[in-house]
Amino acid sequence: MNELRDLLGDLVADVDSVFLFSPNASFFEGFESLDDEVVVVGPENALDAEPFVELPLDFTDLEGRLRFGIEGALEQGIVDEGEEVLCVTEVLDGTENTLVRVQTNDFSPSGVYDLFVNSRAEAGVVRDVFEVAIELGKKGQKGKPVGALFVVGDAGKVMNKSRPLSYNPFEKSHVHVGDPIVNVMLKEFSRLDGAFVISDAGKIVSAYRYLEPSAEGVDIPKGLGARHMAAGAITRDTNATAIVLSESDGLVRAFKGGELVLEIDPEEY
Ligand SMILES: Nc1ncnc2c1ncn2[C@@H]1O[C@H](COP(=O)(O)OP(=O)(O)OP(=O)(O)O)[C@@H](O)[C@H]1O
Ligand SMILES: [Mn+2]
Repeated sequence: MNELRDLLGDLVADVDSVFLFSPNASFFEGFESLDDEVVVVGPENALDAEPFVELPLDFTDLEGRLRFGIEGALEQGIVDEGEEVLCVTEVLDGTENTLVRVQTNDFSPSGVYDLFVNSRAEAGVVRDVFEVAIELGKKGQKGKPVGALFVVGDAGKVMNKSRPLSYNPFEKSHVHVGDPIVNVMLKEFSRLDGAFVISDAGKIVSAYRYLEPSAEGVDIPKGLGARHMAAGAITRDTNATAIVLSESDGLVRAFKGGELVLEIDPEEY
């Protein structure tokens, strides 16, 4: 096996930092005496590690996970562009079974970190809306695929750039996304047309909104229809973030600043 060490040793040699994705305590301990910088990345900082990059979702998709961790570390100034990073993580429900060596500028920033951390809406609210969209994408509504559009944050402005398609079932109610009963309501109402408007703090402001933003300068991938165009455009016209479940391809996409910043397959979560 020493041959393997010779052959693969270069993979781990001379890196600037080591990223441990959700390490367990004993594994993490082994790294504490290391000279290279050790960065812990995970949904929560159970080990009180420093530096730490928080994942807003438990990304099962490897590339999404790595990308988020690295973008987060770049944003926080933990690593610099051009540095060599060794990522230690798991795939296929293993534990610490995967090593990925990357250069931080191998990634053109996707905006995924920015989406959660620098959205006007609270990061937890963005995450909760994502979770509703992912669940809806997995199960559909009564077994049938459904689409849905959630516009999160900057709700006053979003309301000004939209109009009601029907009466608003959330009028005068003070309910928040993340509450299990509210999540059931959101899924029920997703059968109906239009968008949900959600405030920075997660209050459901309205259902059934027809968005009328200016679509000028919005550059979304070809092949996406009116729902996605409206989602992209409203985020260019306001400081909202839009999360869309596509009825036709089943993917969940996020838009911010008029651009597509994240695309995930609910089946992978
Ligand atoms: N401007 C808009 N504001 C709010 N909802 C919209 C808007 N445009 C379209 N929708 C909603 O999106 C639904 C689907 O429209 P369309 O098929 O053109 O979008 P799409 O981007 O192809 O989405 P999907 O992938 O889900 O089919 C419409 O029935 C409507 O409920
Ligand atoms: Mn369509």
